Amino acid sequence: MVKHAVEANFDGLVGPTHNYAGLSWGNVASKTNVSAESNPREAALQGLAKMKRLADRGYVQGILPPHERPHIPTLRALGFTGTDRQILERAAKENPSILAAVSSASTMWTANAATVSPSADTGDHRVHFTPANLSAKFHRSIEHRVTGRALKAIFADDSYFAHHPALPSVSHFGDEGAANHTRLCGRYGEPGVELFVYGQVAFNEQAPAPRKFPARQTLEASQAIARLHGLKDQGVVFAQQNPDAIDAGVFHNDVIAVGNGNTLFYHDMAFLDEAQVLADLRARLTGAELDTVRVSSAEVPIEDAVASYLFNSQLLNTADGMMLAVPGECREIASVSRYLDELVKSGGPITSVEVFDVKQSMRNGGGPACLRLRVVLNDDELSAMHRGVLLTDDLYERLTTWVKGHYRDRLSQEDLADPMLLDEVRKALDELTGILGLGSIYDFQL
Ligand SMILES: NCCC[C@H](NC(=O)CCC(=O)O)C(=O)O
Repeated sequence: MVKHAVEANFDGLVGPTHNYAGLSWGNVASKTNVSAESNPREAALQGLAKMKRLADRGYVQGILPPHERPHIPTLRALGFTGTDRQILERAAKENPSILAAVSSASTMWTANAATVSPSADTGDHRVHFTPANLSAKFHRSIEHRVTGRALKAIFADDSYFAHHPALPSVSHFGDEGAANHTRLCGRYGEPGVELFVYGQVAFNEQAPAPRKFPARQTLEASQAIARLHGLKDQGVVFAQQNPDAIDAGVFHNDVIAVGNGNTLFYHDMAFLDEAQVLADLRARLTGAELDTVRVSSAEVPIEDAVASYLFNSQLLNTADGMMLAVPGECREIASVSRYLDELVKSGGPITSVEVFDVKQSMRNGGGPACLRLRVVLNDDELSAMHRGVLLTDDLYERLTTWVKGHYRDRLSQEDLADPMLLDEVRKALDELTGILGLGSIYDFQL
């Protein structure tokens, strides 16, 4: 029997050290805005406003907490010694790039937190979670341990939820989580097809690969996750991303495609072999016909797709179709804005478009879709999870008050060495785990 299930979205709450350090080679926005002054308070409030609007529309909206940054244990592991204050001082003097890396608020992009397979797809009928090792970028490679702790605290009941450690943290198994993973299905509670998109084959140097920018996800990583989650061969498709797209700034598949239900919304440059991907999906999708919305390069050139983040949108079910939740930048780029007007008139599956302002995150290359991790949960699983992280009016009020009480409204690279910032962050996060009822998840709390 098919159980009733929903798609819950867990957004990363933006952390108090949100800043522009230019850490992500291959991510155009991150490089363009390097050293600009950030506004962590505004960033967190923009994220919360997005969550609130979606929660008000009836979507199940959860929160994943930010991590402790700057991360002193990482600096200690790299040989910086002394008190926390001395460590910050030494790192700032000897290698400010390392300090910037361990200070990034990059855990806000929870589409990279983990890959999640719903219980309808897995061998043991539990929801499976594998935190992404994010091994392509140092600042992101330090996320997975605490991410794993947070996921275990939220999805604790092991009769419903299974947690795997991140894959080995080497480039061969580079894994960027749900940003390269889309699930297509009939109803959410039915078995679906999990589409894993990879940038490179690690153990075959002859295979096509990008020339300019790094491919962050390997086929071998995607295959390992499918094995760990107990997915059936007929429920999985592996597809290579078009290397030219990666070289044009599409560092994750979710910058060029998004799927929901039976619908795949994608750009003609998304896949190396588009026809094969569609044929594979059609062959494996049961319970629904695949519906595709293909955007051609003539309608939206790839540069405009990257600049606007058109595809880094949330595609959500509504009463009469699907809504595309797009970043504000989509209305600032003529080709994209024109395309969206046509899209809703086209009679296709996407029937409405709504604009969300997440500019602070966008300036680091993170749109609405980057900010959320999708977890399909049936009614039993939804009751079994820790519900203190689900957004209610009350929690929204408490979190906005918390942000306003603890966050700075400007942050530059020099501020990262400020010992006061570290104290502010720890105080704020200690209070946050209390608000969310998560117990101790941070290193400084253990
Ligand atoms: N899914 C969106 C991820 C964006 C993220 N940006 C960053 O880490 C930029 C941080 C900085 O440059 O300060 C990344 O590239 O992984």
